[in-house]
Amino acid sequence: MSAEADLRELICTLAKSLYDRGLTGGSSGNISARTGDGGLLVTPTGSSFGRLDPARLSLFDSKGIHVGGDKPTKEMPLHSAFYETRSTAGAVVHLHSCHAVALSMLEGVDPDNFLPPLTPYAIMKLGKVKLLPVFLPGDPAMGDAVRGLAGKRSAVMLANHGPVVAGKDVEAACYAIEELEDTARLALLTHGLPRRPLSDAQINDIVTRFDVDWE
Ligand SMILES: O=C(CO)COP(=O)(O)O
Ligand SMILES: [Zn+2]
Repeated sequence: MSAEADLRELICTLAKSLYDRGLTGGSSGNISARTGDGGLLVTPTGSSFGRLDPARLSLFDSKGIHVGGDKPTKEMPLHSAFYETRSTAGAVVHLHSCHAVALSMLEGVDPDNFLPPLTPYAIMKLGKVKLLPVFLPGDPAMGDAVRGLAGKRSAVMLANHGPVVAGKDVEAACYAIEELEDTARLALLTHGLPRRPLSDAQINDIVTRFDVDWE
């Protein structure tokens, strides 16, 4: 199989795994991933992660022209903003994952650091997660908000909507967004309890040792 055919299969396999575990339901969520020649494979608008067809993924060439497959996700401006501002981005994943969305609705969440520092892995894989305001789905202003972060954040949380994470490839982006959802779940499970988060010294240790962008 060609590298592009492999990537098509991988996107659909990972999407189905996310769907089967309830990480995004119905026709919510979208994935994009760079092809070897600088193009982009993107999940079609209105498609369900549970039954994506590898042959129908939207294909863009390296100039950003739609050259094949179904109409792409309406969140293209959001995905494009990550590629434009983060040269290391090889894939972007967006979900409507329940616990992250619930956490985004709570008063008192820090918009600059959406997740409380509960586990080392969340810090290693996500850095600081920026909470963005409420936008209508498909609003190009989301792309402007991501551009405003100047490539400093790999993960953002769209308030009352869902997380968006860029990674070096589609597997890395999926693993990181799963970490975001799991951490939001832990935050909710421990909300209001006498919680013991990681200390500043522990966070600094993780940030230094694993070269995490923690601006
Ligand atoms: O998550 C979604 C909108 O935010 C799904 O939209 P698409 O079906 O256009 O990808
Ligand atoms: Zn969405």
